[in-house]
Amino acid sequence: MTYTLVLLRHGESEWNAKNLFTGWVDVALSEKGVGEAKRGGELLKESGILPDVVHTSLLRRAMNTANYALDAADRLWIPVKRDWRLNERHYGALQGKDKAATLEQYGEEQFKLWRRSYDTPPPAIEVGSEFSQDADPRYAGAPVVLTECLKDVLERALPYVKDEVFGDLKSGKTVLVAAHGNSLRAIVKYLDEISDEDIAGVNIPTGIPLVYELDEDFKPVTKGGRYLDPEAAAASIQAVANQGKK
Ligand SMILES: O=C(O)[C@@H](CO)OP(=O)(O)O
Repeated sequence: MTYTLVLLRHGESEWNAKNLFTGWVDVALSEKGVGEAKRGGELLKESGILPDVVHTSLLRRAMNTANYALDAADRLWIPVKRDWRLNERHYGALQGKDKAATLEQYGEEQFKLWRRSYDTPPPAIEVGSEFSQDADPRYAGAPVVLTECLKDVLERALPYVKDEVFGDLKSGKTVLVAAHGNSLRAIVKYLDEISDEDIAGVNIPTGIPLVYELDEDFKPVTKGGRYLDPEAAAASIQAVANQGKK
């Protein structure tokens, strides 16, 4: 008896296309991203992996990706649960900044540290500034977040995954989690027991379902799970890794 968990990073967003640090800024999917989301749903349908419930962040790129994918899989009717704890990593003062310009200004080492280290957060964003979410009503009741490293993301996402996602899996449901590059990196780090060092080299492609079969202890039967389109996943992973480079 195994549980089926599907992780889906949103399709390309308008700010992915522009190469800007995004974090909690609530940008839309690009046209390409909508296509990726629909293709993700077709892949689910073709492989017969049909979610019974979907969990998303509070950001429209993830919510819309889930909707496009589920529509394509003819599962738009399933229950939806949304929580800020599945949000992208808050990118602090880097939100809204160009990745290539940041790399040039601060150099490769600092850029990599901010982007992929496990426990070094970027500088905090200024309260009340253009790309801060400190007064956004959707986060009322949640702690005010001004920056996060991946460790922070893991610490807020994991309790949600253990309670809500594993809870749904336990009741026999196939679960889809539609989220973000870095919140999914945190989940994958936990599932695959990836070290703090090695997680720096892990990137998640946009719009390609990653399927994990989990045993009764919620350990992956196959480490790393499997992408439903491995070739496209490999190409997209490389593209994500290269962001910032000209
Ligand atoms: O900008 C962001 O919020 C993330 C995801 O798009 O970027 P990165 O892959 O550089 O962490």
